[in-house]
Amino acid sequence: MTEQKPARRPRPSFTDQEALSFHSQGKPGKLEVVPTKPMATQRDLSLAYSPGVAVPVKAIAENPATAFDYTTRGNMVAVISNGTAILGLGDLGALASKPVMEGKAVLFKRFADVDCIDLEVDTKDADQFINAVRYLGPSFGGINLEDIKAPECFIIEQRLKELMDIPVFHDDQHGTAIIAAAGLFNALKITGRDISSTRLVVNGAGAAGIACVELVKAMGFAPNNVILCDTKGVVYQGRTEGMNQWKSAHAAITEARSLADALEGADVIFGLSVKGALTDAMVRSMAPNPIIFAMANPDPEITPDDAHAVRDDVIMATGRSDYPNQVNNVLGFPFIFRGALDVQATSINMEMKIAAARALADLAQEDVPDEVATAYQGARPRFGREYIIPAPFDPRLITRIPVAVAKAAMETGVARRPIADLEAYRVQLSARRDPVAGTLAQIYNKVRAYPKRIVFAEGEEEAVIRAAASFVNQGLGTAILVGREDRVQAAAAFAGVELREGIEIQNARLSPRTNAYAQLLYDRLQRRGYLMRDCVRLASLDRNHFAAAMVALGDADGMVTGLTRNYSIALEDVRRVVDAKPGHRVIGVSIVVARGRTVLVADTAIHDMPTSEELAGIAVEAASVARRFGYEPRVAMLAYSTFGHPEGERSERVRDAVRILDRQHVDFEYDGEMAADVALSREAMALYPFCRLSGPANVLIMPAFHSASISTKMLQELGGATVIGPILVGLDKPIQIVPLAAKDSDLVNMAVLAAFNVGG
Ligand SMILES: NC(=O)C1=CN([C@@H]2O[C@H](COP(=O)(O)OP(=O)(O)OC[C@H]3O[C@@H](n4cnc5c(N)ncnc54)[C@H](OP(=O)(O)O)[C@@H]3O)[C@@H](O)[C@H]2O)C=CC1
Ligand SMILES: CC(=O)C(=O)O
Ligand SMILES: [Mg+2]
Repeated sequence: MTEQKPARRPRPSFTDQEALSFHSQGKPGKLEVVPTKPMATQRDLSLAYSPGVAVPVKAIAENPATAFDYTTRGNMVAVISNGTAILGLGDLGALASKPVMEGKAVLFKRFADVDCIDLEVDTKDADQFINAVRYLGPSFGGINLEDIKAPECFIIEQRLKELMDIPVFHDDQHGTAIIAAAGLFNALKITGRDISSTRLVVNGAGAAGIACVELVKAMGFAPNNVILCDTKGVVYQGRTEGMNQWKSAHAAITEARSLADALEGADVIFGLSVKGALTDAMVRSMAPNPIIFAMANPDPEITPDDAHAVRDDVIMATGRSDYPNQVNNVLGFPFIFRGALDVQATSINMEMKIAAARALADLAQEDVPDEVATAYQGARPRFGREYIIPAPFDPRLITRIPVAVAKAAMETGVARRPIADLEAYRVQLSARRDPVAGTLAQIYNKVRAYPKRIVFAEGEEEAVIRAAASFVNQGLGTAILVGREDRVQAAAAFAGVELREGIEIQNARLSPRTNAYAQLLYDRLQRRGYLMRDCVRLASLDRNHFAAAMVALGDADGMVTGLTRNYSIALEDVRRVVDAKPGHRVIGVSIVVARGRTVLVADTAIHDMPTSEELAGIAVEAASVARRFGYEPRVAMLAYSTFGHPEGERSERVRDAVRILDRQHVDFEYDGEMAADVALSREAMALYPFCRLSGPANVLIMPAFHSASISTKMLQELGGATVIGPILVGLDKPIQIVPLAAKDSDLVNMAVLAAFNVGG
């Protein structure tokens, strides 16, 4: 396989069309409500609603604290906006802010398992907004105000804090300040600066700018060393134009009047204003080793490329994920609220904010252990100029920040339910991580660091073309579309996709390599009844044979197909060209993610009625895939029976498979036969104290293909599980086959898994 040079700064990107499709595909928007209790029987309904519901009603009326026990309140946050300062896009109104607020709600869930809904309040009037929110306290454990412009945001937050007994936290203010302060501390350390003598300029005297100034002063910056600027220039003592009381509180005694004046010789600039506000000349005029945090979203005050072009001693951070040092409040809000909710805090105070900032700063200074190294774009980051702040996908964030926040809440007396054992709390927190999302993100990052050439066999299909464009736009490598040029171009035009650099078209009929591919096929198939002319036909007319031959002969690193042809037929095509890896068995593994748990299920693709030997082989392959995904395998050999009861022929085969694994002395945990509930439930497993699994299984080996296929499809359709796969494992070349109804995002996932060679 060709190993290309690692890309230094991968830039995942996307087209406007991709962004719109992402939001409109399936159910429009990004979240839905899922019940946590069964609603199946009359009894369930009687308990969930009238009359049973009256019992917790009375309990809460008697003791309001029990609302945390009987309702969603304790884990529920509202993200509330009026859309007056949406990112750096300005006042576009409450409705237009909804995609951002929904996005924030799902990030709460994704990163810290906080349930969250978005509320868009359609008023610019501070009093009306306050009145709309102040009565919502009973519904939520916390309120995250978002994208509300200054100065109204200060009035709104202050007043709601006074009126409500739960944390009210304007994230653009404090979230930004916490992350920026953490990054700043580390940048000061790297450049050997003393906090008390460092000169900071903050451009943007709005929500984020003012909060940053307040936090850094609370953490030790000298008030005279901090200059605030806005659209009118420096906020100096005596200025009258465009002022308000929050700016006045930080008005500096200075001769500087413009941002350019203020930046001369300054050590640090925080940009919290708009795209392009910093010029080359300003950057040039700063002190040696200047620290530039250009945090305007979606486009920074100056790009890192431009700043580095001006001088090479800059330490640079932006709000974007496609450059090093992302100062984005997603590093904070999920984890800060997690800690605050877990102690039922009445507020998020300055001590909790400082604790979060320090925990973040400390984390970046630590060595990155192996299990998290891959989260960092394939290269292990080391504390320094390009790594002053952890990345949002760092799996350590969930165990560090909430603990620091909860501890500070307890120390400052705002915790209604203190946590006695913080170490046990830390362990509980790690279970809240969605492991497969993190794992997939890591795989994407790895592939980005070593981009690959992936051939998409069905290159004339619109979904495939969209997937190929997305693959290229995300910096994952080169996409080769197999098809007739005019058809591919017409389908691309119809799909609104630009066939940009990085997408190649290969017409099997015209390719100069088709003869080599035909010869490969002939060498392999001549004793299976194929004449040379059959092989020429296969290579030049059949996209799967052509694409698989490209991979077999090293013209591509991996292949994806399956959208237009049944799985088993596509697999037959591929198997004419590629064998199993020597000593391996080809199987299908599906990743099932449901209710925060991830299990691998096998064999979901190949063996119809596996023999005992085949079942044992499937277990070995699946366990190695689990390790490749970063899990220590606990393999359950499933049947309808558990440890011999009830007896039956199929269960006997599974028992034999366990004996075979015993004889092979494999290096992973396995046991069986057992029923699925015993494999997955700690309580059910406890009935069999001799069971050799140390905990619930994370790899399920199904007794036959039908049970594997039926159960994963039922989980997907009835259980709301996310199922990725089947992923083909054990082939000598990385080739993946998607199901017939696959979407473009499934194709991209499979292309990435092929590029990562997950089955190798
Ligand atoms: N990276 C991150 O995590 C975050 C980034 N941000 C970014 O910070 C920026 C500000 O957000 P927020 O504070 O919520 O917005 P606000 O509307 O509350 O404040 C905007 C501030 O920027 C000032 N400003 C606008 N244009 C300029 C300019 N050309 N030069 C100097 N100052 C200017 C305004 O000045 P005036 O007072 O004179 O009108 C105002 O003080 C946005 O780009 C936002 O995306 C915000 C939160 C988090
Ligand atoms: C990130 C964010 O909250 C903002 O740019 O407004
Ligand atoms: Mg915001």
